[in-house]
Amino acid sequence: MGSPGNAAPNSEPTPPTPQSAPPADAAPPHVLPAPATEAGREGLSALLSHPERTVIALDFDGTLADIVPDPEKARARPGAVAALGRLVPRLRAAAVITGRPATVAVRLGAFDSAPGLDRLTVLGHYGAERWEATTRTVHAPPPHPGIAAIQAELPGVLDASGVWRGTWVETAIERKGGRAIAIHTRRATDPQSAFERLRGPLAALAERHGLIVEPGRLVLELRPPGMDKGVALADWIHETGAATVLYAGDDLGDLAAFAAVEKLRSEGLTGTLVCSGSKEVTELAERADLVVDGPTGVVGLLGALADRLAADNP
Ligand SMILES: O=P(O)(O)OC[C@H]1O[C@H](O[C@H]2O[C@H](CO)[C@@H](O)[C@H](O)[C@H]2O)[C@H](O)[C@@H](O)[C@@H]1O
Repeated sequence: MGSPGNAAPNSEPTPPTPQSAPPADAAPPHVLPAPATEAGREGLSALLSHPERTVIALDFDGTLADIVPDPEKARARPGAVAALGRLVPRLRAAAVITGRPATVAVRLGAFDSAPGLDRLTVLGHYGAERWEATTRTVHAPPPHPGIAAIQAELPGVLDASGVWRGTWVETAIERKGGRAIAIHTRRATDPQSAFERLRGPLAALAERHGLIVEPGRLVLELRPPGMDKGVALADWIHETGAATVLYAGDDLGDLAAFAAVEKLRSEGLTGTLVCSGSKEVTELAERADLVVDGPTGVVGLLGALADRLAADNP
């Protein structure tokens, strides 16, 4: 390389090399956000230095998918699956852990047709169901007998509550493949008040039939006991033999997974807890190492991790 000292005499100044400007429609580069806690920084640093020992696990609704009024219309946020497809091949494994039936999450996320997701596991119904990308098959326990009884009694309970009446009641009920039943109040006239008014009657109904109520974002879900995202996540992490985990969630059902990571950290695992932030739920933000701006922020984080790992190991 030349220097001013050995430039040819009387030569014209070299014009600056033209910098190629990014195309006007290019996506801005992802910026890797910094966790607010020491544990989170350790977790992220371990992920970046040893991705082959790291697993990531993500919730679906509110984390990979925007919240929408009709649960059937939820889809993985644009860019989410592509970012996962770039990131997951560099990691030990990845999982989506969701309250949805596993096959529904696979369909809404289009996880089965996405390149790079060969090592994805989807744990549905809070971990009771399992779908593997390698086999594309689902393992599920038999339906709890209480679900059929609840299906029969539910219209009467909703009608008696005065919250939902007549044919509109059907827009509130999500039947979840006959293995759980979710009652949504997002489309009620006053969603929060409907949620509060239904809480007691639905808890009593669930208890009569040996089920539990899982509260979520304007949803009360009646489901079998004995499994939660914490149990599902801890079992899956042990199975993978991972030393580091990143977990991201947005709702109350994700608190069990947060607790599992906190316990595993006390036993020597490194981990980062990410909250997909919203105004509807604040409990996770208080315990997270990193709060991002909903599913948009989650996509940014996944993209930034993929970019960084690609830059470090082209
Ligand atoms: O564990 P997740 O993947 O977060 O699933 C939990 C529940 O999420 C779904 O409901 C939520 O998303 C809907 C679509 O955006 C929204 O309409 C609803 O208000 C939210 O609560 C899903 O429909 C439930 O079955 C899941 O249990």
